[in-house]
Order: sequence, then structure tokens, then C-alpha cells
Amino acid sequence: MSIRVSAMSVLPPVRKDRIIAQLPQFFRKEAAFHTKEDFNNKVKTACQEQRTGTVGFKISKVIVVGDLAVGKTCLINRFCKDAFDKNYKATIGVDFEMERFEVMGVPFSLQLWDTAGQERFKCIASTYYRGAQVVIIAFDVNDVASLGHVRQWLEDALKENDPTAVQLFLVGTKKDLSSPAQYSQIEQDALELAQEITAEYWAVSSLTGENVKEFFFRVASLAFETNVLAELEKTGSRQIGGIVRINSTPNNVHASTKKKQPNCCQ
Ligand SMILES: Nc1nc2c(ncn2[C@@H]2O[C@H](COP(=O)(O)OP(=O)(O)OP(=O)(O)O)[C@@H](O)[C@H]2O)c(=O)[nH]1
Ligand SMILES: [Mg+2]
Repeated sequence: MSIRVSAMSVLPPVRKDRIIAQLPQFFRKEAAFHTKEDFNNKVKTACQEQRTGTVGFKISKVIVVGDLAVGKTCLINRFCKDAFDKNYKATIGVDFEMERFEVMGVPFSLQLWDTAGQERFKCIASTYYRGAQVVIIAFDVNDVASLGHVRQWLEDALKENDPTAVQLFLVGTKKDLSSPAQYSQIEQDALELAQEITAEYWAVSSLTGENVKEFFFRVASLAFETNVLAELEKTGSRQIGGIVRINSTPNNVHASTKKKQPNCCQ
């Protein structure tokens, strides 16, 4: 009996709890990437017609930065391993986890980079900031100073990346440790800051798991949506180039552009 190894059989199927069919909603309207209830129509159609180009084969890089001990490692571990460690073990340099999703039937992967917050490991960690599509800045909702350091983390992360291309999230951690009154006080400041730096704001607890899955699903969905839109724009401009060259009338332009569409997913 011969064994056939195809590209499809190398990867196990995407986990059932990583399948995204609908756009997960924002946490706070005041500081959301956008407030639409559903995925962009063009993106939905592209997924239905399997016209998402290379998006399904690419891996988006996500970096998680923020002060030491705010809970970056715990946040990633809660999502990726459904585990929580109450003992603090500082991250030395960086670590990363791969997470595979399926968004509206299209495979999509995130590479989650967990970086060190300790000053002495920061210079190693910062060499891994480059090429991030998503920057997550974490602060502890019980520690105002960690919120105060967010701008510095942002500046460091953006030094290595194209600021206009980065999707930014501000995440308050350890929500379980604060009383509702304390929390709402810091949330005001966090929302204000999130608006100023154009970040989407979330508050989570890795201990209880509150909002952790919702948050990463939102990150994956928005990164996916952005990538598909960029891909459609690329294909669109290629088609326009074709139209100019063949100098067609509007009717047969449509026919010829249709033929030119890549069919890489079939
Ligand atoms: N109660 C509570 N404790 C948390 C939570 N998240 C993290 N911690 C605790 O906070 C401490 C630091 O967590 P880490 O995830 O290691 O912090 P870090 O940001 O990765 O720290 P560095 O790697 O040094 O930058 C640990 O003792 C965790 O158990 C949370 O949601 N709730
Ligand atoms: Mg860590």
C-alpha cells in the first residue's frame, strides 16, 4: 500500500474551537477598531467564492508587549493552552505560539510573540518586533504605572514597524483582582488613551478566562478582514492594469477580467 503525503495531510485540521463564522464584537464602542456588526461584504463574498488569494497561506505576526509581570505570558497561555500559572516566571527574550483559525471557511494563522517586559531582556525582545501586523500592548488594570508606560511600549514597537499598517490593541489584564469601582476608574483613563493612540480596548482575566477567547477571536478576525481587503485591492489593481492594456469596451471588460481572476483555491 502506498502512502500519499499531500500538503493538505501535513497539517491537522483546524481545532473546532478555532472556527470563526461571524465577526466577534468589540469590547467597548468608544475604543473599537470599527463598530460594524458583520464582516465587510466584499470580504464575505470573496470567502464564499474562494477568492482570498494568498491570505489562507500567510501567517500574521502578532507581538504582545508591556511592563514586566502585567500578565502577557499568562494571557497567551490561557488562550493557547487553556492553562494558568499563578507563579511568576519572567520571559527571557521572547517566546512564540502558533494559532490556526478558520475564518468563514478560509484558513488563517497567527503567530503570537510573547516578549519580555523586564528591562534587562528588552533589547533582545525588541529585535523580534519587526514585521508585526498586530501590536498588543498589555497593562495591569490594578497598576496605573503600567498604563502610564503604554506610550513608551508603543513607540518602541512602532520603531520597528510601519505605523500605518499596524493594528493596535490595548489590553487591561488581571480584571479579576479589581473591584468594579476601581476598575471603572482605570477604564476611563484606558479608554481615553486607546482613543488617542487609535487602539481597540479590551479588559481580560487570564485567571478566570474572562474575555480571553473573545479578545483573540476579535484580533484574528480583524487581521483576517484587513488582509483579505488588501488582497482584493491588489487583485483589483492588477485587473485594472489588464483592462487598460486590452482596451476593451465595458461589457467585454467584465468578461475578460473574470477570466483573469486567480483561482488558486480550487
Ligand atoms: N490574579 C491574576 N493574576 C494574573 C493574571 N495574569 C497574570 N497573573 C499573574 O501575574 C504574574 C505575572 O504574569 P506573567 O504572565 O508571567 O507576566 P508577563 O507580563 O509575561 O511578565 P514578563 O515575562 O516578565 O514580561 C504571575 O504571577 C501570574 O500568575 C490574571 O489575570 N489574574
Ligand atoms: Mg512573560
